[in-house]
Amino acid sequence: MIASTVPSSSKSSINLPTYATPFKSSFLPSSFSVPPRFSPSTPRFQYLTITNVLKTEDSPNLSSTASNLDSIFSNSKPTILVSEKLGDAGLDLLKSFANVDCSYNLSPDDLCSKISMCDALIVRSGTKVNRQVFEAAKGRLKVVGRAGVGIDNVDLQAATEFGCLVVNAPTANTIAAAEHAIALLSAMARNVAQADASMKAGKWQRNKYVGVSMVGKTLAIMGFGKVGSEVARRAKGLGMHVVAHDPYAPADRARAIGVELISFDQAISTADFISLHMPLTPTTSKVFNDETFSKMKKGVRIINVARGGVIDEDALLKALDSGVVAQAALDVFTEEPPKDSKLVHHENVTATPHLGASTKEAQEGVAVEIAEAVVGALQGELSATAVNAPMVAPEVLSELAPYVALTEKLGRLAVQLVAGGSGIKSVKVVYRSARDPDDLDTRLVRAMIVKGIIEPISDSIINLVNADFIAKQKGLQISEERVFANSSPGCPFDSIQVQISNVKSKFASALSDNDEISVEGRVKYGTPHLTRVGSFGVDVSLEGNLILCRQVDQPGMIGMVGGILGMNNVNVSFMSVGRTVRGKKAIMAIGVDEEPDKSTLKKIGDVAAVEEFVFLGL
Ligand SMILES: NC(=O)c1ccc[n+]([C@@H]2O[C@H](COP(=O)([O-])OP(=O)(O)OC[C@H]3O[C@@H](n4cnc5c(N)ncnc54)[C@H](O)[C@@H]3O)[C@@H](O)[C@H]2O)c1
Ligand SMILES: O=C(O)[C@H](O)COP(=O)(O)O
Repeated sequence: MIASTVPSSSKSSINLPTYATPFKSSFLPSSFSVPPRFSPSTPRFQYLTITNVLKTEDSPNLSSTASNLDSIFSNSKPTILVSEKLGDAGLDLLKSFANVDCSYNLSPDDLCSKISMCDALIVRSGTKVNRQVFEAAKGRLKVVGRAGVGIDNVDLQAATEFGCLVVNAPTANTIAAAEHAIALLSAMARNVAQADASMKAGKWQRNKYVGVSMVGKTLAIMGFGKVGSEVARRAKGLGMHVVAHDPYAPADRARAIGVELISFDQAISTADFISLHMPLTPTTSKVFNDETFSKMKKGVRIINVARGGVIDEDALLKALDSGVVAQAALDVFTEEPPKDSKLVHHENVTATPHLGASTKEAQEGVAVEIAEAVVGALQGELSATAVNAPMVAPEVLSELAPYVALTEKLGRLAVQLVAGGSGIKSVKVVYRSARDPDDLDTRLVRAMIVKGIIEPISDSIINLVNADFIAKQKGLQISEERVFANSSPGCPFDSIQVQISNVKSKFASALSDNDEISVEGRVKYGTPHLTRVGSFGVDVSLEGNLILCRQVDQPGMIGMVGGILGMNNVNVSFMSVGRTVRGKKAIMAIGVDEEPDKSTLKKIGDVAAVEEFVFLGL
């Protein structure tokens, strides 16, 4: 067994090929590059949307809603709402692909009323993208792009439930944030802001603003990720002794920078300076509180360039008043902008208005990084910076393309074979493959099977983002089994079989010996083929529609049924006959371009040797 309802193969890292592209971000590490967004050769999958995202004006939700955006942008491009200031290079990239509406400082109500006209939304930390926004989007919003790292202002659970991809720009502002932390550290240690304010007030207070030195002091980095590591490098250059706490950071990375990873309590109790660089999560919320301040060295200095919410601000105020914390330098606040904050006005606090990412270079980099990710996602690519969907490398996508089509069709076929009234509870997918299980990424094809099964019988729109969630919500258990096939490992799958158990079938011949509805397919010459129905082998290309017909195995059946279809203007695209024993039962799988009308289907049913038949739309 591979897995049940959870990804069977999760790639911990992806290895994207290098492409020459005018939009390649120079802010990415040199070993990391992004695929071209506009090259016709880039594999495109509508993994994200089932309906064509570009034909937004066809959406029934929209036709009845007269909107400003739709009347302004009455063309077939997607619409992207940018709700906070974004760098020009990113905006230019977006505008070359989409209608771009830059509306800054929207109220929550205004955001909700605009959002149903938008395919993508790009935000920074100032826009709250909560459940109401996804509800108001009425299914049109496909991507939320966070132009920065922290995604604590986006309700990821709601995004996933609504099938909306969330992408961020995790690399372009790292240096800016680290530099700001160092700027705050030095400014705080030497009272730069306070002394400057005093001089501007006409004073010359040399004795009042005696600072503390940094060299030889211990700096504890709390959260040793991208920003934390860069702060560590710079602090070591200042001659500081740097320790770090991060439950998930690899020790070898810390060692390479000359930083010791230690426990939370050890870090906060030994440090002279503490710099915060962990994300805001339920675990880190208010992790700096009365109890933790009481464990700190008296006179400690704190820098927060991460998120305001990791500190209990009332507790920090008390610690500053009591002198446990000598000084704090804060770039981020629980509420932004902070209202009547005693902290901001405290004489031992240096405050900046969330400026960590605000350098020209970082903002241009972030804008390009997020624009590339959003445009790519709207074009159906899987993003390397997806926050709520598995990352799939372009080369993996490329080879999975025909299997994506195959599995959606197998799912659609299988569900149409279920007799009305049967509740589908469990689906098993059997992959025959010559590949090592670790080289078999089934997340995308599994999502397409869920889509094929659920979409025809519900109003859910399924994509890679929400497939597992919706399957679970509908009580559908998807299990996966991998069977070794003695075939070429060059192809990811030899065959894929979809089995639905504990249901009745409207076409009894689709039941396997184990009484499950069973359909199997393969990719042949790049196109999906149906190769088995129940225990009957067939071979028919999965395009158009399909008639499955079981008859007595006798001469003339193909001509007879084909004749009925031809006489009634139904074009047969493929036909295949499979039987178990000569002269007993056989099934015909007939591909048809048009849907036969009822009287034509009745004529097929009236053929004496035909025992059962079913029409299936693909
Ligand atoms: N002020 C700004 O403008 C600004 C700019 C950039 C980043 N940030 C914020 O800084 C934070 C870090 O950004 P990053 O790019 O380094 O992210 P990152 O994901 O690279 O690093 C975060 C690190 O925190 C660690 N972590 C998670 N939980 C922890 C815990 N309980 N205790 C200690 N460590 C924990 C993670 O393992 C990870 O290594 C984010 O919250 C981000 O939003 C702020
Ligand atoms: O998480 C981040 O990337 C920073 O906090 C930057 O936020 P901003 O985009 O609002 O400046």
